[in-house]
Amino acid sequence: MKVYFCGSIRGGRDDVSLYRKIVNKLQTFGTVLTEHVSDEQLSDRGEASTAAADRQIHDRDVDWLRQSDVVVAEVTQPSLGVGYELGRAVDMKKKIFCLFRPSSGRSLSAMIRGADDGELFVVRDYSEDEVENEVTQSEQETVQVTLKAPRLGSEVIELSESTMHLSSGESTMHLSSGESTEARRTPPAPLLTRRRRRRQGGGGGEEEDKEEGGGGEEGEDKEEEEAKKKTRRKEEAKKKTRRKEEEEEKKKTRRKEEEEAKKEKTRRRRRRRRRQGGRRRRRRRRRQGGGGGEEEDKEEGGGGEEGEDKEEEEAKKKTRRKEEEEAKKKTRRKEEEEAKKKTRRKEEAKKKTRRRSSVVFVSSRVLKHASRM
Ligand SMILES: O=c1[nH]c(=O)n([C@H]2C[C@H](O)[C@@H](COP(=O)(O)O)O2)cc1CO
Repeated sequence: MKVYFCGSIRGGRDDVSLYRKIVNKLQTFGTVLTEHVSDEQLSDRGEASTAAADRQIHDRDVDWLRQSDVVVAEVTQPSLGVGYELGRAVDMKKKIFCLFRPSSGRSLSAMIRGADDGELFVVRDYSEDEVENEVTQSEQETVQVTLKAPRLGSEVIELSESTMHLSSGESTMHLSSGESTEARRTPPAPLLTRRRRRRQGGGGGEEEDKEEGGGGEEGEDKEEEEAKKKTRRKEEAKKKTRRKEEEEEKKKTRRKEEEEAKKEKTRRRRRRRRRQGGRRRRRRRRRQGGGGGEEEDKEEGGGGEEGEDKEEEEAKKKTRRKEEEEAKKKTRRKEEEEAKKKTRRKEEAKKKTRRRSSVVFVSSRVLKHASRM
């Protein structure tokens, strides 16, 4: 079975992924001559750009068209080339099946929709989901999805020997019933579905096992193991990150505690130094002039931080008291000196007055004596 698939190239490559799916499907029925149309690497420049190359493309494609048993065209993306191919295919009296997606918002050319005769030329409106479903269902249950093409004509185009066929009698076009190439690429789901079918009593047996690549249940077990390993790895990775975070937090708290301890140590050292300085001073004083005696010894013997603080306070009080006493003494001395000075001044003043009165007395005596003479 040779299938000629038409899809837009220079008209735009927006639907290329969809072409891929359709071609994958068609390849399960036979040979797709124009597989390159669904090549996602092929850009809207086409296979070549020179005029000579274009001629070669044209001639090759027309030749393939002649060879083909059926023409399937995805006609949603407008394309001059696809239009031309369909026109030539009509002329060659080929079986043509056109697929159009109304969800695209486009309106299919009247020259295509209007060509639908229900026999050789069939236009089918479809949604992308149908192709998707086709793929996913084939992956899950390998169930056929039929794209109904009513009034397909009397000639039956066999696309394969199984249930898949373009059928006129049933007015249906079965695009799939076996697994797609896409499904083959992703083995896990089909493997499961085949097994399920086997359990349910579906045939296939040895053939299916061969298709699976001889893996069967072993393959399935391996997959399950792989999945379990993956989840284990993920969980382990999560645990590791959690552990790291916890360790980081612990380190932070440790660092803080250590810093606090260091600060506390430095505070204690300073206190000790202050105390030691105070003791030395006291001892010096004692040596110099005695005193302090028992009290100071008691202070020195006081233990603990509270004791230390009290000692400091006591020492401060003492120094204050001493300073006050000193100040008082000074003021007293000054006052006494002042008082002494005052008394001295008074006494001097008295002496002076005494001297004057005696002079006056003496002078009056002299005057008296003189008057007598
Ligand atoms: O490089 C090419 N190769 C090729 O096979 N074709 C054929 C196949 C496509 O179904 C159709 C696309 O036409 P167009 O490029 O006008 O969209 O023409 C078209 C081109 C480029 O026009």
